[in-house]
Amino acid sequence: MTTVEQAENLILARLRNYGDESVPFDQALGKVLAEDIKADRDLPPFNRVTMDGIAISFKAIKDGINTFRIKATQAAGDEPVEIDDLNGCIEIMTGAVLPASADTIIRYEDVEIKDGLASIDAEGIKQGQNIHVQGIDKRLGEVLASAGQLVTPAIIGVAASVGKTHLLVKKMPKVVIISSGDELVDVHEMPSPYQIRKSNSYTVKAVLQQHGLQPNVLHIPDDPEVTKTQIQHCLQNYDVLLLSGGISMGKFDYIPQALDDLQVTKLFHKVAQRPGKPFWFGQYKDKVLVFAFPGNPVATFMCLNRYFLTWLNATLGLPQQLPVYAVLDSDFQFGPALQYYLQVKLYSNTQGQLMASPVEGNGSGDFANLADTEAFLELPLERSEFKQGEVFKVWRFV
Ligand SMILES: Nc1nc2c(c(=O)[nH]1)N[C@H]1C(S)=C(S)[C@@H](COP(=O)(O)OP(=O)(O)OC[C@H]3O[C@@H](n4cnc5c(N)ncnc54)[C@H](O)[C@@H]3O)O[C@H]1N2
Ligand code: MOO
Ligand SMILES: [Mg+2]
Repeated sequence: MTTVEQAENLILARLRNYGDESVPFDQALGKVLAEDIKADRDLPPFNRVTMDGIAISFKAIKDGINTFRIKATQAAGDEPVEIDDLNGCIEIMTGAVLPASADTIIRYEDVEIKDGLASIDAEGIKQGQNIHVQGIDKRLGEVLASAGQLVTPAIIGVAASVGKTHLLVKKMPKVVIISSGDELVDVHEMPSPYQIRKSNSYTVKAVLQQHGLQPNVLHIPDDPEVTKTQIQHCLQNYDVLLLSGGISMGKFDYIPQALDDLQVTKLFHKVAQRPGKPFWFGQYKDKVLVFAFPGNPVATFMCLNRYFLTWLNATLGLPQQLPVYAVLDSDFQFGPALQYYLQVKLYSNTQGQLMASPVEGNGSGDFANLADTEAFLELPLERSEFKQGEVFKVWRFV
């Protein structure tokens, strides 16, 4: 049987480049930058006042002046007002431009204002205080975010600040999610006593949306001809097919045969892991990738996170998530010679260690306990006894 490592290598040997596209900057969250974002002015673009108070020339303090005539009030966004002589000051607000004739800001808390005069205690006042100097953060033309970086909320703000209405980002693959099974009805329907509602496609879609993808969703019944026709259509119209269900040993598990009939090359079927042993992966005409996940919801979810997202990040040129390790907080046993992905909750202890607590459950059909699961702990296949205090690699979800 294919090992987890072999499966991962076969998948990662099939990275793709889908090109670039320009998108409105506020819709770029989760995408990958394909251009640098540069400062269109110095940052800050002018000497920016950082405290509400008065602006003076420090020379006045050196000359022993401690009472100033208020000449004007300058708000943020106003043109700067100059001080004509050392006895003058400007009331000035945070965010305003420092007038060229001033070099020191004294905050209101340290000023007494009466009859148009501002008095201060000169002790402790430093020249240049409370000023965010022009260009100290970044210089005009300096790179603020680089091609290859994941667009985060902070980067969206940075793009806005430099007036980039559109960003060049890497194009995402066109993905279709295909669930299968006659026992499944839609969310708004009432299942018969023999049916259940679909849940996999919604979970898969939500995960993909978190990663900036906009997949289409399709459901196919357990009918070999319809299965073939629908998959054939998807192979012509999408870059990636994410199937769930219909790939095991059941009499109505038609997917592997349909994929074979449609000349999709099987790269592996069955991986030495639990959940997700029946996982099927293949490729059509060196172009379309087919991830067929086992239908049990925990298996679909684990394989999606563990394999598809690893492929997606690599394809987009994002650094793979740094491996995260956690300490198992109680003994655990798992006999079969399969790589076990243990559902865990994470917390940190008072020594600052990341701790993993197993989530009780009833196998990979128990999708309700996914709601309590934050990560999968990767327990090595060659072992069956795992002790409290041992450290293992952890796959956490966003
Ligand atoms: N004789 C064997 N039987 C099974 C084996 C095996 O090795 N030998 N493997 C088991 C394992 S492990 C898994 S996982 C499942 C995988 O089955 P399929 O991929 O064929 O999936 P289905 O049979 O279609 O469904 C399995 C299970 O999951 C539910 N399901 C499917 N799709 C959805 C969905 N979109 N939303 C919610 N739930 C879904 C479905 O109702 C079934 O209960 O096979 C085992 N059997
Ligand atoms: O893949 Mo199955 O998930 O072990 O139930
Ligand atoms: Mg089945």
